[in-house]
Amino acid sequence: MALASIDLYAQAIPVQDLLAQGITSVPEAYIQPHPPIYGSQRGNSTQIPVIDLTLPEEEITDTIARACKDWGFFQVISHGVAQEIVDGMLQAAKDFFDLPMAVRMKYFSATPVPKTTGYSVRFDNSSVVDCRDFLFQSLCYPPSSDAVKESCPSDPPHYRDSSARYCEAMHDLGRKLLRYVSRGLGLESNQIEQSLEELHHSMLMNRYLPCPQPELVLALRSHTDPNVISLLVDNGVPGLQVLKDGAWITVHSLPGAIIVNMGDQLEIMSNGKYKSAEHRALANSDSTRYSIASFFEPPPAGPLIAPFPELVNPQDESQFQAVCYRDYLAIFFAKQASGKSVITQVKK
Ligand SMILES: O=C(O)CCC(=O)C(=O)O
Ligand SMILES: [Fe+2]
Repeated sequence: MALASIDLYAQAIPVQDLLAQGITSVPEAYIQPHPPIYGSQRGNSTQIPVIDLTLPEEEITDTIARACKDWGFFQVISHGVAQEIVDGMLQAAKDFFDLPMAVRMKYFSATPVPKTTGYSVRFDNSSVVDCRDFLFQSLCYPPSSDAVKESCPSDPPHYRDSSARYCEAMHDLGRKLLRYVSRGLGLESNQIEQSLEELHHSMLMNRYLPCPQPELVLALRSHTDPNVISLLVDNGVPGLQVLKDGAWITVHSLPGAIIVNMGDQLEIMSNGKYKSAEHRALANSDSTRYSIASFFEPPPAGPLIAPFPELVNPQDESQFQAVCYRDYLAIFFAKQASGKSVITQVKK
């Protein structure tokens, strides 16, 4: 039975508490029309590439370029972000989700466009709800600015400090990776960042509670990220899957590694040389999974994003229409994004 979207909000919020109390079957609103364990699955031997950021720069540039072409996903090690900073952010996220529902609901946000800071269970009106709740921080950089401070919830009290330290470190890493990606495309190191005019940075904390019937639901449905690149950490509980050559690969990241994936804006800017990879998260019945995604993106009202002229030539004609990020996000949130459905809207 199709439920009105407002009912889904009303249902899904208390269901998060029911999950926390250990219900034995999932409500209908979460049940996927097709079992999520579909398509071929590869064993654990196939893994996203691992890139050591202490290797010589040329080697890093080449390995990242290959990973971007082959996977759209990779993981970085020896990345310079202290584990203590990552653990502090994961703890702050956990402490937020452990707050009583009434406190979390002080931060409830039902309108993702334009992206607003807030707590919710869903980001659009899709007819099936993902089995997660999330806290979105719309502005992360520079952490000392009033706008960023206002973007942080004031509960738990240590959230703001943990977020400031984490976002500072992830911002440096995100910029560094963009320089490698830029060079790998044959562009100047700073060309991607310069073309954005200002590098916007937001963050999404996901909580996936144990689910009594994980085979019927998705923790997070298949999508591509709309932004330029994303950096992801989790609490070590597996769940993330990447679609590669038609098969879902479960990501087993190395301890302390940070996962990196290409978003739709990079696919557009690279004129399709790099693809934004489809990914999703599976639920499980045993352990709570937390993940934190840092999104690097154009400023919403920023420049038009289009393929770099250097990457367009008679053999590689421009594949995409120029688009402003705010308009792109409007499509993302309106279209019940799934798989690669959003980027196809701006294909020529
Ligand atoms: O939880 C995960 O591993 C994936 C999260 C994700 O894809 C997202 O927040 O966009
Ligand atoms: Fe994602």
